[in-house]
Amino acid sequence: MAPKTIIAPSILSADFGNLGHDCARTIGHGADWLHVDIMDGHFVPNITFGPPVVAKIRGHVEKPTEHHGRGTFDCHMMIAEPKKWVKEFKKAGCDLYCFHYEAAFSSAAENPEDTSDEKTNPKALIRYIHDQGLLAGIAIKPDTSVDVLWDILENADEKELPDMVLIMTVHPGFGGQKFMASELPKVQALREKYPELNIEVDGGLGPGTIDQAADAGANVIVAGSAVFGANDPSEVIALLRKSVDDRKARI
Ligand SMILES: O=C(CO)[C@H](O)[C@H](O)COP(=O)(O)O
Repeated sequence: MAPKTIIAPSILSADFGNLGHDCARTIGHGADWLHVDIMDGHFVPNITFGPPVVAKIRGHVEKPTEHHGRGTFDCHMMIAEPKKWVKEFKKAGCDLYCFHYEAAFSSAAENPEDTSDEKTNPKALIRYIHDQGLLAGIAIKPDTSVDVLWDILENADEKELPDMVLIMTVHPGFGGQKFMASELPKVQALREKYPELNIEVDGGLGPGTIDQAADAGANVIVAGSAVFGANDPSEVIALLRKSVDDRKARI
């Protein structure tokens, strides 16, 4: 069965002075999840916010009653040492912890006293995230080949299997960038092999680009500036959803 369509506005484009209310309003406009961009100024050249801010937003948005349900906090961890922050973000109200493959592999140099397997082995990190009671996602940047994901998806036991894969369609760090259609063959390849996998796309998505992403097979759509910058966010959310639903109906 094709996975459900999920629209996840990126709160990077929300009003940071009014974040809680802006997030609650976006769920009211029909969004399924909130895509929460965590940047450390190290893995990416930008800084956003950490667990205390996520906890404050959580106070404005009801916790989902089911896995992947409305109000899921989809935390996109653009940070150099993903293992270190799992427990803190769980406490803050994160539901899905999506780390970057590139960070998991390069984090050996960070915090050398931690020699645990899950610090540098993506599969062990997914298991660790699941053990903390969170959904787990794995993201790849535009410069990373989709081939790195096959081993993770193919030879994993239940605890090591990600709940979602995120294909970045911009270089991570900033909202409002141009959509990179060059990344869509990765989505296509994943969808062909895994009809039920949650495949998220992030960066430059909006009314002008959604059909390409939907045709490639993405079902979790992140859109920041297109939603938060719209006069009528509910109209944009509905349009994004319709594009993905229409594509599912065609296959
Ligand atoms: O992860 C991100 C940047 O690193 C953002 O989620 C993404 O770019 C969304 O913004 P927009 O829809 O405006 O492109």
